[in-house]
Amino acid sequence: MSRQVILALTAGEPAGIGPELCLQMALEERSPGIVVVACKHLLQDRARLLGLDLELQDWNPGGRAATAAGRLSVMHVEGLASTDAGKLDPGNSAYVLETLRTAARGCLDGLFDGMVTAPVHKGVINDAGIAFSGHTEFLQELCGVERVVMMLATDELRVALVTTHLPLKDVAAAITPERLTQVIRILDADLRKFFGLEHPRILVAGLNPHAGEGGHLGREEIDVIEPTLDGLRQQGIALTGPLPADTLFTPYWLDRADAVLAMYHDQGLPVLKFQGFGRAVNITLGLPVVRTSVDHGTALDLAGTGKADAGSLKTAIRVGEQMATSAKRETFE
Ligand SMILES: NC(=O)c1ccc[n+]([C@@H]2O[C@H](COP(=O)([O-])OP(=O)(O)OC[C@H]3O[C@@H](n4cnc5c(N)ncnc54)[C@H](O)[C@@H]3O)[C@@H](O)[C@H]2O)c1
Ligand SMILES: N[C@H](C(=O)O)[C@H](O)COP(=O)(O)O
Repeated sequence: MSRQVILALTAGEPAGIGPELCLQMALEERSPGIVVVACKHLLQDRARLLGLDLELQDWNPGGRAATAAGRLSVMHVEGLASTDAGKLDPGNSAYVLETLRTAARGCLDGLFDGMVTAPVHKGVINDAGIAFSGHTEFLQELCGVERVVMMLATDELRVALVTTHLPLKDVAAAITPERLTQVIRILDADLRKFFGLEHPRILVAGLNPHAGEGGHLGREEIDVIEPTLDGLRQQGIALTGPLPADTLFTPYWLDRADAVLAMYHDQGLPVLKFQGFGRAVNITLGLPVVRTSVDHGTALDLAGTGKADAGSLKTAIRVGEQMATSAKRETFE
């Protein structure tokens, strides 16, 4: 019998909706084993607040994780300062990052087959004096890899990003031939590895309006993007572009592609979230571990109300299980 797929699920910002979304996962039977990596007192408090009758079981590393309705396996993490829903506390930030380290190390050590993350609050972590721009960059550093790629996906659309969490004024300088080459190679390789695409077709957006209008509205397309794409095409990667970003997201182009590569966060993600907010997954490609996440933030306004929708977390778990299974298959082939 093949070993159970076990995903670590970090509960994210304690004041946000992450803890209650994790608890919601216990309400139904599920196929992968889920181990919530969080403070168990936080989960108990939130379950009490919402009137959820659940059995939280301490997980034995190496053992099976609960999959039955009504039960949830928990790996306790110490250090939580406060458990108030909706009220950020910088004193919780070190604990939040410890949950991420615990889950990622558990993946690297083979205890977990992948990790799924509930949302963290980037601002409060920085308010605690800890530089943090997102899970993506944090896990890249923790795993010691030079480049990773953020990709958000629904069943109909995949959007990957060349740059992630940086101020808009710094974007153009960050789009170098080296970065673009690394990002496209990772995207192409992981679309093959995890999504069964034999020859992924990637649409690449330009950076400037109208993809630079022949150099009259910016030269990044001519100086950086086109030559880089030409070099990668010669290596067999199926790339179309640079295309004007405003008309790239239309059925004509999307019907001819497996993924879109946007140059920056708010060029690609508003389109993806308009199309599928609440049922999309955020995937970090290029890591030595499987990592998926929700498409939304901490929603402090909803925390503790039980009204948060768990659709995106369910997608993140489903895709995480699928990716972990593909990764295992590749290891044994
Ligand atoms: N994966 C992550 O860790 C992640 C992702 C996005 C944003 N964030 C962080 O979250 C914080 C808050 O960000 P924001 O306010 O821009 O976005 P947000 O997603 O928290 O909230 C935007 C709106 O969507 C609603 N919403 C969000 N999730 C919902 C859900 N599951 N069900 C129903 N409604 C939901 C909120 O109530 C709010 O009205 C920021 O610090 C941001 O960096 C984290
Ligand atoms: N860029 C993501 C989004 O808008 O959904 C979000 O900030 C989460 O990023 P990390 O996975 O790097 O925390």
